Amino acid sequence: MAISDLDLPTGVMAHSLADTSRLAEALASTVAEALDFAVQTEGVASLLVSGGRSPVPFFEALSIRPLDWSRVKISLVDERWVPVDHDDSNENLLRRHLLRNEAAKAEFVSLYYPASSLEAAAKQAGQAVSVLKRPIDVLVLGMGEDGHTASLFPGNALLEQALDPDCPDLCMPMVAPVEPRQRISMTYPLLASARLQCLAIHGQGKLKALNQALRANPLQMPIRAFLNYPLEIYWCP
Ligand SMILES: O=C(O)[C@H](O)[C@@H](O)[C@H](O)[C@H](O)COP(=O)(O)O
Repeated sequence: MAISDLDLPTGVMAHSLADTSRLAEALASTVAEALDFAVQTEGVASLLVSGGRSPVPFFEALSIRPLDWSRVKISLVDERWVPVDHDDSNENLLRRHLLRNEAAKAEFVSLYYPASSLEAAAKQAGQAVSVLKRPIDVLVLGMGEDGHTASLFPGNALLEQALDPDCPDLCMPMVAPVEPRQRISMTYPLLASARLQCLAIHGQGKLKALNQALRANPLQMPIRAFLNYPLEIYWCP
């Protein structure tokens, strides 16, 4: 299957790249250009990125792009509720691969707070991310083969609330089907406010999942909620 076989909604753009490093470079160029434009025209910019494992080459490519990073605030679409020095921490991943080189000058807004409960930590994260310039300038989503994006997992008790376009919370507590299970996710209205929305996915498995998601509803496959204009999909085998 190729990405051109998908029946994408009008206005959704698809970029098919030959391999992981070309995808990383192409996505880094698009993201850096959009951040630079926001900085030039509005003085500040906001960037939301995904964790997981696949974004590492993209983070490294983006970290060396020259722009006025001191005017950019970066946060995560979701976080695993583990201390920042934990191997599964998305913040840890970002500190090692994105918040360095040129991008070391950016301000990072953490989603991790060691509160008494996941709910209390999500509240603190919601307050913290309210400093981000809105609408968000650039969003980079990932996707799991079950159709989750950020930590919006199918079957979660709070999923319907988190996907509600009128959800008043910027962040919500979520439970993942895999360890670490306790997560904090940004909610749909904050994510979907982004002017530039990108989805970066690798491999046939994710392409098949994306194809399924086009026929599913967002509660079954939450990525469905984002498969609309202005999404740009970056895929490589
Ligand atoms: O914290 C996380 O796990 C993520 O932010 C998550 O939504 C991720 O984007 C997908 O699970 C895909 O992960 P990969 O791109 O590494 O497969």
